[in-house]
Formats: sequence, C-alpha cells, structure tokens
Amino acid sequence: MTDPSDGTSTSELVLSLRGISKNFGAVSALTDIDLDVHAGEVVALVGDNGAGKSTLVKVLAGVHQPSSGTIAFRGKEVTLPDPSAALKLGIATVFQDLALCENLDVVANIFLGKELNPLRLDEVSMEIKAWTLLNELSARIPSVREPVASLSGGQRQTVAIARSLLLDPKLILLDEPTAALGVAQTAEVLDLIERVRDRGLGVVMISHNMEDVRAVADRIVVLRLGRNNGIFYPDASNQDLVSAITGASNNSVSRRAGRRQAQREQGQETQP
Ligand SMILES: Nc1ncnc2c1ncn2[C@@H]1O[C@H](COP(=O)(O)OP(=O)(O)OP(=O)(O)O)[C@@H](O)[C@H]1O
Repeated sequence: MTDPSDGTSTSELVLSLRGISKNFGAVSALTDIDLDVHAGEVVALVGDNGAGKSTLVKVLAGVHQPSSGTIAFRGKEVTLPDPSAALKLGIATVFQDLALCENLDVVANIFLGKELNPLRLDEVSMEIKAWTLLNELSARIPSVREPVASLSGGQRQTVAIARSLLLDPKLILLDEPTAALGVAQTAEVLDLIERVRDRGLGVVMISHNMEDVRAVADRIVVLRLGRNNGIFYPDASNQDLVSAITGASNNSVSRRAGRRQAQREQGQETQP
C-alpha cells in the first residue's frame, strides 16, 4: 500500500537498516547505509560495480557481520551472526549461483536439507507441497520430477525462489535474478517477483538492468562507492538514475543518450 502524499509504503516495515558500515581491513565496502523495506514492496538495489550491493545483501543474509550500525527486523533490533540465524528470522536469500543440484529433480531441490521427515523421505507429501507452491506462484515447470539440469535459466530461478519460500520468510533477497536470461524468461521471473510481492513479502532485488528495475520495483535505492546515493521511484528519468549511479550528470551514458535523442529529433525535422 502506498501513501499518495509522499509515495512511501504504509505497510509494515519489515526491515530497517540504520548507519550500516562494513570494512574489510582498510577497504570500506559500506559506509552509513540506511535502507527500509516494507511488506509487499519490491526495492531494487542498484549501483555500479563495486558499489557495495553484494556486501549489503551478504550482511542481510548473515554471511558478513556489519562493522557498525543497526538492523531492525519487523520492529525489533536483531543481529544476524550466521546464515541460519537470518533464515530462522525470516530472511531468505537467492544468490546468483542459485545453488541447485543439477542431477536432482525439482522436488528434491525445493526440499534439499528441509525434507519433511529426513529419516523417512515422504516423497508424496513433498511432491504435493512442491506442486502447490509452484502453482501458487503460477510457475511454468513442466514436471516436478524433471532433473534441474534439463530446465531453462528462468525455470531454475523459479525453483530457487520457490525453495526460498518454503520456510515462509517475510523478506526475500534476490541477487541479479534476471542476469543472463532471455526476454521471455526475464518476463516470467519478473511476474514471479510480483507474485512474491503479492504474498505480502518484502523483496530486495539487486539488478544492473534498469528496464527490469523499472518494470517491477516500487522503489529504487542507489548505492555508490558504498554509500546511499538517492532513492527513486520507477518513473524517474534515466538521466537522474544514471547520474546517481555514476555520480556525474555529464557521463558517457547520458552523453550517448543525448546524442541519440538529438539524432532522432534531427531525423524528425528532415522528414517531409
Ligand atoms: N571479502 C572481501 N574482502 C575485501 N574486500 C571486499 C570483499 N567483498 C567485497 N569487497 C570490496 O567491497 C567493495 C564492494 O563490493 P561489492 O561486491 O559489494 O560490490 P557490488 O556493488 O556488489 O559490485 P558488482 O556489481 O560488481 O557485484 C568493493 O570495493 C570490493 O572490492
């Protein structure tokens, strides 16, 4: 839900970071980061290479410990000492490598390590639960008994996202979910992200693709050199976004866009 007066969400604040910094020795990967994510909101995390996006996601996934700052989850200040603590709290992460087992089928991948009864694998119940979950997400998977090796990139991303939903998280972190996908597969994954949002989850999505970001994000948070460098809404101009990402309004990306615009205008003028 969005407050029309200032565009901010009025839903529950799932995550609230204040002043998060992370140093690796002498390298400051993150400095004083603030970030809010509401229930039912997709926040895109964008920034150039080395801006600190992956480091921030790893802090939230419990992989890295922040050097300073506070993390509040559903209104309570928390620490995330390891990935299992983050998962237990309700923060699920889908990393770029997806960590799927190629030779296992979709059901086995969804339940990997979370088998309903590890002592006596209850294949039927797990298959039904996997189907139900994929159907709720309107996912297009031909068969849950298909090995993951035979699935497309978009379908693999779908399986990885479905797996992350198994423990009923409140926040899901997606690291470049559409990287290396074709047009149709990208559209399917973006639809899936919308359905995850519709389930009331907060979604943080890292992306380098501004088209995907505009298509699905409710807010766009820009990081630059490890710092916050602006919050935008999907209707922001490309130039404003690029300036925030690169730190300059006169950069090669906007100069190129300007040249193309001028060429188009010139073409229109010369038309009879
Ligand atoms: N384990 C580490 N040890 C030392 N420095 C690190 C480590 N991880 C990240 N960094 C540094 O922190 C900074 C931020 O890196 P990070 O990978 O978070 O950026 P990013 O925005 O995700 O970049 P990309 O889009 O290229 O993935 C970089 O200067 C990087 O070299």
